Formats: sequence, structure tokens, C-alpha cells
Amino acid sequence: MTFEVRDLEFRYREKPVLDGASLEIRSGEVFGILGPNGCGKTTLLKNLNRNLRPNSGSVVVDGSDVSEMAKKDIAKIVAAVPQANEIRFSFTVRDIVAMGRMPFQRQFEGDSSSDLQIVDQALKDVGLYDMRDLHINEMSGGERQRVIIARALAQTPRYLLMDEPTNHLDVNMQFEVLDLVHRLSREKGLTVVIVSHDLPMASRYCDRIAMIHDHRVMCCGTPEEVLTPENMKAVFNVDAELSVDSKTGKHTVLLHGVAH
Ligand SMILES: Nc1ncnc2c1ncn2[C@@H]1O[C@H](COP(=O)(O)OP(=O)(O)OP(=O)(O)O)[C@@H](O)[C@H]1O
Repeated sequence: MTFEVRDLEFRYREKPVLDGASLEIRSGEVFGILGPNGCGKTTLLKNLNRNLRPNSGSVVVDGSDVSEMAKKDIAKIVAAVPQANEIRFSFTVRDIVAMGRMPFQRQFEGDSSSDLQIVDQALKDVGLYDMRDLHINEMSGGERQRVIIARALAQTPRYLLMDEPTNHLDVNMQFEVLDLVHRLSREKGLTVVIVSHDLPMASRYCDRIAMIHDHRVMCCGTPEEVLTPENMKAVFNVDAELSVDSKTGKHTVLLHGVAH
């Protein structure tokens, strides 16, 4: 089972963003999409679940072209955690997480007991079970972010798309959230696609990384293959190196500064 992007071209009106982007995301991996501001990471992510449609090329999930699938069928397989989590109405946390079950329900059908179990598990997974009856507008930015992650988990997806998921989170919560999705990937085979600016976090958690540069996938591979000093200089103009954290044995990126 894979998520494939084949020779994708995407323009906003006349503005070319992606031109010939191709990659393959493998089942069960944590896959990072990195690149500088404005290179098209969010645009690529939105093409994966047909939030946007490419001008040419295709996106194929588990053998099916997403352009030929019903939105509801895509939502049964692919859940998204978008970047901005504006929720205008005052729903409770539980109500919002329960929205993740909608692709599996008929119109006007209520939550079944198995839906409720899945919702409660998602709330526990993100540490919000005790806050389930609060209204979303009573919560902090980081707590809201976890509500949106729980809603996506309640979709019981095979693929979880996360756009800068740790943006509003303090460092402890960044580790909690990334540890959680990493564990779900290992234990339940969830495939996680993360758009990020955080090179140390990406190198620590991602099995493979795609670097977007000059409208295409410049390189794709393991952190060792992609996060070379040469690539980080070429793409971000920084002097940086991939290193192994002596305490955890995990990858990290040492950022020395602007390249000269
Ligand atoms: N709705 C839109 N209409 C027109 N141009 C857009 C739109 N959304 C994004 N763009 C432009 O397309 C380009 C790619 O945007 P995108 O958000 O995909 O980049 P990104 O790599 O995710 O950026 P960042 O790291 O800053 O979040 C940018 O130049 C952006 O200004």
C-alpha cells in the first residue's frame, strides 16, 4: 500500500508552485516533507487528499487515483490535520472529535457505540479525555491543536497528513504528539506524512524525507541521505549537520548558522 504522487504540476492561477513533483510514501512510515517557506509543501499535502486538484499528473492512494474517488471514500482512508485550526462555533471537545466519524455515518445517523469508543480512545491518545466536555473556545492554541489531531485519529485513517503539527505546542507537547504518531505508525501501521520546518524534529522522527526545492522533489530518502550539509546549504542557506544525540541515540540536526 502506497501513496504516490506522479509528475504533479500545480499552479495557483498563473503562479507555478509544483512542476513535475513525484514521490512515493510507503505504508507504515513517518514521512517528512521539508523545504523553505513558500516552496509548496502545504500545496503538495492538500493535493494528497484532493483538497486541491493538480493541473496535471496524479495522486494514487493504495492503487486508486484520488481524482476518481468520492470525497467520503478518501476521508475513510486519509485524515488531515490542517495548519490553521479556526473553529468558529462553540462545540465541545468531544463533539469536534466525533466529527471524525462522519465519513462512516449516513446522513442524520447518530454515533454508534463503536463510534463513541473510537472517539474516547482518540481523546485519551492525545491526553484530552478529562477535558472532553469543555468548549473549544475555552482552550489554548496547543489544546485546540490536540483536539484537531484527535478528530483526525477518530477517522481511523490509514494515512494521517499533518501540516506543521507542532506549531502551537510547547516543547513537551511537541515530543508527546510526535511520540504518539510515531507509536501509532509502529504499532498500528499508520502512515504519517508531516510537513515541517523543524529539521531536528524531522530528522528524529521521520523514516524518510522529501526535500522540496525549485518546484519539485529535489531528493527523497532517509534523513542521512537527504539532510546532508550540502543539501541543507543549497536549500536553506544554513551551515548545518546531521548528528546523533549521544543521550538518546537518535538523529538530530545541529544548526550552526547562516552559511557563508
Ligand atoms: N490560495 C492561494 N492562492 C495563490 N497563491 C497561493 C495560495 N496559497 C499559497 N499560494 C502561494 O503558493 C506558494 C506555495 O505555498 P505553500 O503554502 O504551499 O508553501 P509552503 O511551502 O507550505 O510555505 P510555508 O513553509 O511558508 O508554510 C507560495 O508562494 C504561496 O504564496
